[in-house]
Amino acid sequence: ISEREDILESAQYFMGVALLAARRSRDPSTQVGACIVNEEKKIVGVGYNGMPNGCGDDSLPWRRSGDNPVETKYFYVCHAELNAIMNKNSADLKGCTIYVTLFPCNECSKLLIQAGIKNVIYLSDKYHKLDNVIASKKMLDLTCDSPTEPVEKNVVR
Ligand SMILES: O=c1[nH]c(=O)n([C@H]2C[C@H](O)[C@@H](COP(=O)(O)O)O2)cc1CO
Ligand SMILES: [Zn+2]
Repeated sequence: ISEREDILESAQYFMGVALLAARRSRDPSTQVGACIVNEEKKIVGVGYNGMPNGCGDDSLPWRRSGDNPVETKYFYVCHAELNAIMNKNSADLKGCTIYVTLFPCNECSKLLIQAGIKNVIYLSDKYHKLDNVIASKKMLDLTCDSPTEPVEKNVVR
């Protein structure tokens, strides 16, 4: 019997879990998933963007824009990274790697850094021109073990 040659690589597996989590998001425009992996390559937290617990799926707006910012989603939605950290099933996240389907914003990067996460692997970087993402990269460059890197897009399905 020959050895299987098409086993899923670990990065593809963990990003695959992040992509599956993203599919749970009710955000009509951007669904984000995050998967935190420890140094033993065990999954220790998964999350996706959604409204805070108990707020009810239809009680808060999912709109992106409007005259009144209180009527848009941005004040309310919990980012995927926040949820993945809060869902952690290990004592701490020191030295962990996070796989995220969208490059983390500055607020999430602060959370990741303070939690001890040392590597960020992402899929989309569609907001790279925004100031908050530029600031986010500055912080991650200072704190991560290896440069934040995109996963090979063509291998994730
Ligand atoms: O780091 C992030 N993590 C995350 O979960 N999100 C979520 C918040 C919103 O629900 C959605 C972004 O929405 P929009 O693309 O419509 O602006 O993605 C957004 C960012 C920003 O990069
Ligand atoms: Zn964020």
